[in-house]
Amino acid sequence: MNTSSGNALDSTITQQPTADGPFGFGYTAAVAQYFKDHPCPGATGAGRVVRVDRNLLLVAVADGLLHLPYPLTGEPAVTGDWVWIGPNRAGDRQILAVLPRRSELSRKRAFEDSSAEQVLAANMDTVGVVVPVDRPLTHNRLERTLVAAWDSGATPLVIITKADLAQVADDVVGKVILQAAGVEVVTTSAEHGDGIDELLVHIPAGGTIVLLGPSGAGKSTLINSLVGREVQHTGEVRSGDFKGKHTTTSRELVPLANGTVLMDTPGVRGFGLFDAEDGMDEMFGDVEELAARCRFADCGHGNEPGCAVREAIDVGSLPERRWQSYLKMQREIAALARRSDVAAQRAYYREWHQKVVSVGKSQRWAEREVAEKRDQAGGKRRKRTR
Ligand SMILES: Nc1nc2c(ncn2[C@@H]2O[C@H](COP(=O)(O)OP(=O)(O)OP(=O)(O)O)[C@@H](O)[C@H]2O)c(=O)[nH]1
Ligand SMILES: [Zn+2]
Repeated sequence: MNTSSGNALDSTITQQPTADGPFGFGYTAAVAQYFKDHPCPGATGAGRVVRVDRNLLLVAVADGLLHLPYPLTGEPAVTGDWVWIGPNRAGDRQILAVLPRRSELSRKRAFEDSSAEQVLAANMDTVGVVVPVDRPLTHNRLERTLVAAWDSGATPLVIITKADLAQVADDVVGKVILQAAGVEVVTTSAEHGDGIDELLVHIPAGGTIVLLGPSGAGKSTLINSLVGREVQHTGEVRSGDFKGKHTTTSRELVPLANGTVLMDTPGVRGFGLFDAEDGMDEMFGDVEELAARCRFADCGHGNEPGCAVREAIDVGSLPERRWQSYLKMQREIAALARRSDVAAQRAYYREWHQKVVSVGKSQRWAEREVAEKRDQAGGKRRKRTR
């Protein structure tokens, strides 16, 4: 089943779960059902990975937080993962299995070799793309980030920050709405506390949101407003006095009063896309490097002489499928830039999203299932890299 559109995570927080689970951490009726759909022999309860520590996982369960070792088989768990909990031989609780992810943020997601992909966080419903008004919008960066956000399986939401800086705000807001191509846009000012409630309305009840944005965009400040206390040190604090303000910088899930779960995962916040010169570089840096080495600057990478891309494909150093992914991403972005009709964009995005969800995800899951079966059959234990 694939329900990564976010809305599918139904709002009802039932008090009669099929498996005991951590309610404050997004354990909704829909999630309970998801556990039911993915049964695990010997499991006695549901949990969610709140934080990844070096040797242990901090896992929220129905009756609190547990520090548990990594499960012995399968992929390493990441922040946001739903896990089955059950007793080990000694009767202590352990993680028995990680449920298939509904969404995930990962680096190198478009690479041919999916094992090279590093998953950073899982099961977010909303990807908040944070855009501050106090700096110019870089061409295409927002679109590219949105494409990546859609590709995660979650629903993007553009969050404009620092709207109190009025002299520049209107201009930027207008441009963002155009560039966001049908994705919902909320305008906030953490300074004045504006837009925070509206922001929460855009997240499905019990849903999980992760914020992505460039350094200084106001993510920490926004997080503090959402949580209602200091959980992050902000730029201001960092440059001055840390004392008393800096409480945590570790990656974790933070339950908010209204049932929303904030995924504050520092490694994810920049997500490469923003910090790189250009989002495309991060995902397809090697491809762009190759293309730059073609004899002709305007090489179409078809039959031109001296085409470095074709050569790489021919000798097998650039997998054909990866090249196709690159072309596809380019086409999507070009199409987005051309569209100006909001309704059309919305329809386009929905369709695209559906496509990504139904084809991409099920493929990845199918691959994962095959890998799991293989692991089980061979009784192999994959080595942990952390
Ligand atoms: N005027 C105004 N300034 C803001 C607002 N939100 C954040 N800022 C300022 O913007 C600066 C950067 O904010 P942060 O919250 O640290 O930004 P960040 O995105 O967490 O940055 P990194 O931690 O580097 O990723 C700080 O000086 C904040 O005080 C706002 O709503 N209005
Ligand atoms: Zn070429």
